[in-house]
Amino acid sequence: MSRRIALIAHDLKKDDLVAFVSVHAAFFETCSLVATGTTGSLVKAACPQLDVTLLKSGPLGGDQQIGALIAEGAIDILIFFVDPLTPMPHDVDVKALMRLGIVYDIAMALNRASAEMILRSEEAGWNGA
Ligand SMILES: O=C(CO)COP(=O)(O)O
Repeated sequence: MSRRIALIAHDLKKDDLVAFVSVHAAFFETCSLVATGTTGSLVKAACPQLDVTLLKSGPLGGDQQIGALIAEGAIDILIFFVDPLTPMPHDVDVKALMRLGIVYDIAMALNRASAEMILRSEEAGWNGA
């Protein structure tokens, strides 16, 4: 089964996430992708070949939608490029999303270095077994 991956980036990290997805576009083409609204739109613009399901923007509930998908067992990997230096009006949603990623023990990368390591494992064919 193809990997179900959620993509999110805070505003100052969006360029970095788009660059990351572009580099690994061939792998992401094999995945089922969901993203918060703005992040997903930017990913689609940069990589039109990717089929990305767009949810609401993070501050309008997108983080919570992804949290709900995690709770339902519908996400295998969360790639969330977090900006730790900017206050967010929806900080509680961000924390709740990370908490569910831990509760349900999914692979979760909160920065590019960790995301690269997860992708390296995935691209090498490791399936988490
Ligand atoms: O705010 C976000 C994550 O907390 C991301 O939402 P957008 O992708 O809509 O900017």
